[in-house]
Formats: sequence, C-alpha cells, structure tokens
Amino acid sequence: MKIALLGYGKMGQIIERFALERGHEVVLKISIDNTEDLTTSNLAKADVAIDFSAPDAALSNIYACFDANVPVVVGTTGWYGQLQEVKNECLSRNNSLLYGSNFSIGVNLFFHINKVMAKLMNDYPAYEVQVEEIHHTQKLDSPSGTAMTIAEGIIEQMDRKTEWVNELVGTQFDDIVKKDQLLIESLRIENVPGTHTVLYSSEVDEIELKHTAHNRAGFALGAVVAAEWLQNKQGFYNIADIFNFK
Ligand SMILES: NC(=O)C1=CN([C@@H]2O[C@H](COP(=O)(O)OP(=O)(O)OC[C@H]3O[C@@H](n4cnc5c(N)ncnc54)[C@H](OP(=O)(O)O)[C@@H]3O)[C@@H](O)[C@H]2O)C=CC1
Ligand SMILES: O=C(O)C1=N[C@H](C(=O)O)C[C@H](O)C1
Repeated sequence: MKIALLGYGKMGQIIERFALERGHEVVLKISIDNTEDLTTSNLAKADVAIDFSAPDAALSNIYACFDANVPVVVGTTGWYGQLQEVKNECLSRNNSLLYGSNFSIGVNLFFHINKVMAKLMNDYPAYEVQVEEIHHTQKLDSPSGTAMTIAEGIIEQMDRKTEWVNELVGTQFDDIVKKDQLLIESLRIENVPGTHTVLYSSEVDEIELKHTAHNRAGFALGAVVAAEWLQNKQGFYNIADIFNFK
C-alpha cells in the first residue's frame, strides 16, 4: 500500500516505522515546511493518506484528500466541531474517511468498558462522575479527543448528565459545574503520552477506570491497521467500526 503522511511530527514518524515494518511504502510526507507539496497530483500517487497534523490543518488536509479521491484516516483531534459538515461532504462526494480520537486497542476497549460502567451507574445517583485527562505540554487542543469520546459515552448512558464542560488546569475557570454537567479536567505535564481517568465517587467510596499510554506505539500501529482496513472501502467511518466488542 502506498501511504501519504499528512503531518510528520511525533506521530507521523512512528506511523512511518510501523508502515514500513508492515510492508507499505511512504510516498509523501507533509509537515509545515513543505505544505506546497500537498497537491492533488502528489496525493493521487497514494492509496491512502494518514493525517496526524494539527487541529487547524486537519480540515484542509481532509478536503485535499477528497479532491484527490484518496481515502483518508484522520487521527488529528480538535476539529470535531466540523464533523457533521465533513461527513456530509464525504458522503455526497463518495469519498472515504475514517477518524478516531484514539487508535490504540487499549483505549478502544476502555471506551467500551466506560459505557458499560456508565450504564450500571445510571441507577446509582449517589455517585458523582468526572473525567480527567493528562497530556504533554505541546498538546494544542483541550479537552483531548479521547476525553471527549469518553464523556460522550457517559452522557449517552447516564440520564443525569446532559453535556460536558472542560477545565484546563492552570487557566481561568469561572464556571460552576451544574449537576447535569460532566466535568473534564485537563492537565498538561511534560512528556505524558496520554492518561485518561473516569472517577466515580460517593460519600463512602470511589471507583476509578484508568488508561495510561506508556508511549505512542499503540496509537501509531492502530492508525496503520485502520488505513489497511479503509483502503478499499467507501464511506464515513469511526475507529469503533473496526472493533466489534460485545
Ligand atoms: N487519534 C489518535 O490516536 C492520536 C491523535 N493524536 C493527534 O494527532 C495530532 C498530531 O499529533 P503529534 O504528532 O503528537 O503532533 P506534532 O506536533 O508532533 O506533529 C504535527 C505534525 O503536523 C505538522 N503540521 C502542522 N501544521 C500543519 C499543516 N498546516 N499542514 C501539514 N502539516 C502540518 C507539523 O509540522 P512541523 O513538524 O513542521 O511543525 C508536524 O509535522 C494531534 O491533533 C494529536 O492530538 C495524537 C496521538 C494519537
Ligand atoms: O495529542 C496527543 O498526544 C494525543 N491526542 C489524542 C487525543 O486528543 O485524545 C490521543 C492521545 O491521547 C494522544
């Protein structure tokens, strides 16, 4: 498979390593220094593109892939406000896109367990719930995409929560979190690849669900596997479409 890497930073470089190990070829690498190489004709040389760039670059990269009719796997977070618009465009133009806030198997299992737990906790209002995410200090978006997926999983299952609010610790946060709101607390600490915790606490005890990424390898391998899966498909997909947890 010929792969175009849109974004060649921390993730792009590890993805390249896994892609080569799995017998693929990287035919295009785009970073901020060579965005002029992101042309339709260069993209069209690839069987699939993998975007791990930046929140403000994702949308134009996606549309460049649509123009070149190249399936695109999007790992970049921080653009989900435009998700519906991108979905409509993808489907109306018969393109292919798969996105995911987190491509690691561990986190996708965690997403599933999180929903099961929230469904159980729906019957136990004595427990208050909160989400915490910790990432490295270069991260541009907050909350993390993974924390948003976790929060949406809880809200889907739990009648007493209707929306999430985010506090980036160390910045001004004047909101009073209402009973029906789910707090996502974001912390930024040097060199942390990604830690997500769901905390249920009552007056008598606490239950914590926690996922800690030791490094970025799980995200990167998952992105290559997703690209292999998407290669000959048409449509708009999420990473959850690859897994079939019962
Ligand atoms: N879904 C998942 O499983 C995961 C998602 N992510 C997400 O992936 C994204 C990238 O993460 P990471 O690799 O750590 O970030 P980095 O900052 O290390 O790398 C980003 C890359 O994108 C490039 N870039 C920036 N702007 C543009 C642009 N306009 N066009 C093309 N390339 C551009 C940067 O170029 P330059 O090097 O020149 O600055 C760099 O090569 C983030 O949104 C992050 O949240 C991260 C890990 C896992
Ligand atoms: O920026 C990162 O590093 C990560 N971003 C993703 C997110 O926003 O959830 C996934 C992972 O946690 C690492």
